[in-house]
Amino acid sequence: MRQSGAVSNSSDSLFIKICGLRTEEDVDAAVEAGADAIGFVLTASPRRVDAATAARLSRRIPEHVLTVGVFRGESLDDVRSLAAESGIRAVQLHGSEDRGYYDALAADGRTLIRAAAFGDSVPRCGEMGEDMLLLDAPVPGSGMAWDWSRMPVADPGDRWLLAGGLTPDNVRNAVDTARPWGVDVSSGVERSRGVKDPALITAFVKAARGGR
Ligand SMILES: O=C(O)c1ccccc1N[C@@H]1O[C@H](COP(=O)(O)O)[C@@H](O)[C@H]1O
Repeated sequence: MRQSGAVSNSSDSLFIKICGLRTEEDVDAAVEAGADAIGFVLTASPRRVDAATAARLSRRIPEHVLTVGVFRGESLDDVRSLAAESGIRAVQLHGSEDRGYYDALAADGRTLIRAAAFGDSVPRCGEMGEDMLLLDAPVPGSGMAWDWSRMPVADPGDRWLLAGGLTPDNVRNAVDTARPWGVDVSSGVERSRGVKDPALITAFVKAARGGR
């Protein structure tokens, strides 16, 4: 993994990303709960923030927590300028970007997260030069779950994140079933669409780590 995006969790600890944060209160709750990564949606979404907001919120986030910008279908130039303006260290790509696109962002020193919908053919982490593979439902950010019980037969590589429809109530079972390297949540820690609930963020991190 590139040094600029070094990830902090120890090998026996689940990597936890909380995504779609828009306020100071939510960012503070995620940091205090022990999240490993915080995502800012910089693409069309009810959770979208502009780059200046992501930059302001990022200043509250300690170095050991990875800041991630979420993109879907933007041009390489747009991702580069939004990433530079917001100061995020990692990019999460939900589009159909080619290898050259990934290589260019890697050359900028960004940690790369490739998002893909779980389906009949499961990609393998690293195929596009990415540092992490995120396996999600067909509609990202929808809060829809998929059949995690199919994961043990797939081979996504070591650094894969489970996403899609996770909540404080189901995350532990999902982790026990699918055995991911990490998890990512957005809808499941919201009180209404696009509005996070700090208590749910805290509960999610605690439940994901087995109540510890
Ligand atoms: O959250 C969004 O609106 C979004 C928009 C575009 C691309 C990705 C988005 N979110 C990602 O969706 C997954 C899981 O979300 P959920 O927990 O099911 O709501 C997560 O990776 C978000 O980063």
